[in-house]
Amino acid sequence: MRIRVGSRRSKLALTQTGLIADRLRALGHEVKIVEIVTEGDTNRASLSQLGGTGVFATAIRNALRDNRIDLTVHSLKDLPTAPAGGLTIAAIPPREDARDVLVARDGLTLGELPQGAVVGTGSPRRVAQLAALGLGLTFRDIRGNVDSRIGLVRSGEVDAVVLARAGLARLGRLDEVTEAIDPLQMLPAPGQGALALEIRADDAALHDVIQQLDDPDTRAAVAAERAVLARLEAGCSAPLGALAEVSEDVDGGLEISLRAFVGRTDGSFDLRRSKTGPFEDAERLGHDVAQLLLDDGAAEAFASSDSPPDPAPGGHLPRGADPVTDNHPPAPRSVNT
Ligand SMILES: NCc1[nH]cc(CCC(=O)O)c1CC(=O)O
Repeated sequence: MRIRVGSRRSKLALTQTGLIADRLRALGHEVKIVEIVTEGDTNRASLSQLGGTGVFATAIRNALRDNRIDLTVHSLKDLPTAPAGGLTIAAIPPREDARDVLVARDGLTLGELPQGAVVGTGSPRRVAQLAALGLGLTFRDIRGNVDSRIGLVRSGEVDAVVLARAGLARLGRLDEVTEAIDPLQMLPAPGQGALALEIRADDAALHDVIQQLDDPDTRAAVAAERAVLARLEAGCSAPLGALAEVSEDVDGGLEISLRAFVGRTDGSFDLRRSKTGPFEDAERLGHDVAQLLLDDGAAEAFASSDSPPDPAPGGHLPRGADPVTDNHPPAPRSVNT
């Protein structure tokens, strides 16, 4: 089959697309890669000003709908939880190691960074979890691709950056890592390390081909993680981490263990909850863990840090409600990085 695969132009996107293209060529298909420029690539403004999580996906999804391409390879963690009309995720291949890693000067680990050390990251999730560790770190909001973020450490602008291990692995840059951060200290973004292969929903022939690359364990794990995100995302911009792992239960069946974190970026509030459930009920497990977080005040993480905590019991904001008061600039919407 002839398959046109659309990719963003970034080195990471092209590398990820290339890995899938190689798999498809090995199965005997003819693959052409089509580069697509997205608003997120051309507009250097802060992602939060660009209006959210979908900036990278929208242009590519339009190319799919317009029949200019047949397939695209997303980083699942950058994909909004809302379904995309007319499209379907035909496969989620086996996930890379989902952890975040530290790239620090002089080979330092998190525990070795001195008080006041500057960690560069634009991710509220990473800031909130590092702040919760109480190491006296300070944070600088940085943007840019993997190369430029590592470059800030090399040039001495920051003492360290935190990146997804999966991206470095795919780019062949694991030698830069000074510590793989234990999920007990930092939970990754929902879907981190996983790819999502999206096609037109009516492309049955291509679905049969792509579906061969699907990994049911990864699909279930990320379904659980993204269900937490979907349940908590109702009008919020909470720094959220989630990690699900599939293992055998005592009867030789499969179960999923899910851990999740929400917190504030100033370290004034942090909360972790976890639960294990049957493999078949991944999404329910995600909703259950979200509810555990909400029951214990997760809404406090949704409010901006200098406004009073939401006093409502259970505090769940209605869908579409904006937790930001008039005195504050809009909170960043792109939180799941
Ligand atoms: N937010 C950007 C982004 N989207 C996916 C990855 C890494 C690859 C992956 O998680 O699968 C990265 C870089 C990073 O967070 O360090």
